[in-house]
Amino acid sequence: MIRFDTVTKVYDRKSRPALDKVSLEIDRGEFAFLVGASGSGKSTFLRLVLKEDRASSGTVYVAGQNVAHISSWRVPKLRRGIGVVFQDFRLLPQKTVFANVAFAMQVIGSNRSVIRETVPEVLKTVGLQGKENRMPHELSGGEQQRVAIARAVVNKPGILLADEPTGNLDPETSLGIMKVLDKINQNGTTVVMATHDDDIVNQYRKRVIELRNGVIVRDEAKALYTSMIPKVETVDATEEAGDQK
Ligand SMILES: Nc1ncnc2c1ncn2[C@@H]1O[C@H](COP(=O)(O)OP(=O)(O)OP(=O)(O)O)[C@@H](O)[C@H]1O
Repeated sequence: MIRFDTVTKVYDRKSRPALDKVSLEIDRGEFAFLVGASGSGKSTFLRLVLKEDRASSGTVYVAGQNVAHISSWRVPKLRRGIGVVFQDFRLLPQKTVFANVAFAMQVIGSNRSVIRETVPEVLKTVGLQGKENRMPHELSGGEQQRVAIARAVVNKPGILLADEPTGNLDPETSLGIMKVLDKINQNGTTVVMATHDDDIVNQYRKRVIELRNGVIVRDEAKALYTSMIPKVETVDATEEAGDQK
């Protein structure tokens, strides 16, 4: 579903690459956590999947397509197949819950009867039935994030990218959001979630891809937030990353 083949991203030639020869594959239907310290390259990875930025070298494939070969007028179609959720929700403040979700369908030209039928279904999936007419400011942070998730998945994308979706929420609310993301994944959507939330990663034991200075230093199934593999103290981070590849 997502494949990176020796992908390097350099923003500024004077500093080290944000991603450095990253190769990985995330299959259809998988759930992967992307972890790593601030600045390790997680958001850059997600931006390259969305073709919001270009790889400096290497190839990014999404749903079998080399994104470099997608012309600018076809980029909206690529993005329609990818839902995105952010840490700060990004709802439209003047629109109701229903209208926020419906808007995502209106922009792709869905007809009114389909929208009227689909929006309540997706709001039910995220646990917001009965809150259709609330405004975003009348919701808790966790509820606002549920609206953002509903909006991200209402057009049934094959991929959902979540960039620290629980970053602004308390542990219990975060767990509720993770349950929703897990349910969406079980319905068949491939989910990639960049996170610093060690409790959630440790509780769910899914694939963990760890970035350090733009290099994948760990890619483990059913893993914990922190590697169980002991570090060799005398080796520096860059060499160690090379050794593990
Ligand atoms: N638009 C940009 N221009 C220049 N450098 C950038 C840009 N975006 C990111 N970088 C740099 O690329 C590196 C990776 O950043 P990135 O945002 O991908 O990290 P991250 O793992 O998502 O961090 P965080 O957890 O803080 O969101 C950092 O060194 C950052 O300063």
